[in-house]
Amino acid sequence: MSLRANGRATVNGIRDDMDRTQINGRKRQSSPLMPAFMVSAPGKVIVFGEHAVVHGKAAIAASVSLRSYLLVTALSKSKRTISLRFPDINLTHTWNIDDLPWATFSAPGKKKYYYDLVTSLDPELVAALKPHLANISLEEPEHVRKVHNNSAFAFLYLLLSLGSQNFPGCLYTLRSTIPIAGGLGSSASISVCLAAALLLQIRTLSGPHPDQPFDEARLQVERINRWAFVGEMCIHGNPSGVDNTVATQGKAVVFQRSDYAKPPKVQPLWNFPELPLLLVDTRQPKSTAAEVAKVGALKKMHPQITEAVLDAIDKVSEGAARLIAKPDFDPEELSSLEDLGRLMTINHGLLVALGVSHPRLERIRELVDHEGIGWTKLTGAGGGGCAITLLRPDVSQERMNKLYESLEAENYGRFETTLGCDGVGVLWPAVIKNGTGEDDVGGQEIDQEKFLNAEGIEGVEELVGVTGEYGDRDAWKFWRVED
Ligand SMILES: Nc1ncnc2c1ncn2[C@@H]1O[C@H](COP(=O)(O)OP(=O)(O)OP(=O)(O)O)[C@@H](O)[C@H]1O
Ligand SMILES: C[C@@](O)(CCO)CC(=O)[O-]
Repeated sequence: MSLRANGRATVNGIRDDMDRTQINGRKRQSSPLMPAFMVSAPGKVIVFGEHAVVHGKAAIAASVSLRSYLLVTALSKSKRTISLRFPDINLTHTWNIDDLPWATFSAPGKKKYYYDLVTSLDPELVAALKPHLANISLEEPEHVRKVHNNSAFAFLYLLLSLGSQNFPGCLYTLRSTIPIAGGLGSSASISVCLAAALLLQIRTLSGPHPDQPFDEARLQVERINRWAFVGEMCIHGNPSGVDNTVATQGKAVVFQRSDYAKPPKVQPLWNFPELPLLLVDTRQPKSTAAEVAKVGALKKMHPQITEAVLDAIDKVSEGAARLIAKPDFDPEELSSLEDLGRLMTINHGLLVALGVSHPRLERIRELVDHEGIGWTKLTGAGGGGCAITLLRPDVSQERMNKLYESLEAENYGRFETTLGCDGVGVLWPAVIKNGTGEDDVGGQEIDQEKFLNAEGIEGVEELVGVTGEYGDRDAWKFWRVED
């Protein structure tokens, strides 16, 4: 395949550019302007084990088909600015590259490399960024500024850790189809996009490309994941890393991080069953940081009781992993679903005991239970956000419609989404080929204006979605980590 964008030929997506890159520490002598490119990462659903996973227990999470998309556009060499355009949260901000605290980030003992494992934020580096975050969105109310600050903080920490003062001027434009603060991993998804984009820009990733060995693909995904975790630490304080892991790797995983100084144990579930799930949004935003802190406070107050609840959640997650791995587990059979559903009900009850439910989540349970439709648990941090319902196979359309009507009447949202989707992907250069007449010549170049003007979630998906009206969009490439 050969596309042309900004006058440069590419073969197999980004491979032609990247193959000439030295990735073992040596960089190219001169770097011509990069073409505009995009990265994308999915959101996630935690099927079992949220909160317990922060305290070293196992969790099962699956990626969803809702995604974030980040467009990176290089500016001409004379423009020494970096701009964020994050319209979902109404954030626009520009920094002068030469004003940023590069020296602090590259001081002896502080400098980090693209292959490092960073497990905590450095307070001195955080302090050095403060003045550069202080004047963002001054005209906005405090709660909006907090959201803007979190996203900008994640971006700056990654940029200064991975980049250097000769970083090129760039525009970063981000749009997401994942509800923000809804428990579906919006922060992890944007952290993965930011980490992947910056690692690509400093030319430390040589893929994805179709004939890449699995081990090489895994190493690259692991590097993106490590830096996405740093973004997550900036946004929500004390993440377990499950969200960024599943958003990077895609599909589904059993995840456990017993020792925060070491990488987590991640068991991919390549054959995660196609569970009949309904995803309901309370439309009650929550703060992951606050919900995680709540459980931390409970553990301090009642260490033994809380540990016992977390242990019980661990057992539930282990039981669920064993159950879905059984050869006779059939997601279309009532008996299999009953077994899994029972575990979901127990998991939810234990989350209620930890104090992270919300009356609007309990109301979803009531409505679902009343119609005898399935088994419900909150997903993600709780305190609002979303719930998942595992549907019984024998429910009539009439009862489903009744539930939908009640949910609508009480201002709940519903998501049609698939579980177990691709992880982080790259569109290099930012050219979409749809196979229509206009595109036969070489595809449609995506620029900032087109991307910003795409209307709503449908518009974004139609313009740049990894799957389009014509099926999968071949121009999007994914690291293939699956044996
Ligand atoms: N589309 C977006 N554009 C810019 N920033 C975003 C976007 N989506 C998420 N964020 C950042 O992530 C924060 C939300 O993260 P938070 O962890 O609270 O929720 P979540 O990731 O959606 O839920 P959970 O962690 O429970 O899965 C926002 O306050 C914002 O800083
Ligand atoms: C609540 C939590 O367990 C899941 C949030 O999606 C937090 C985390 O794992 O980082």
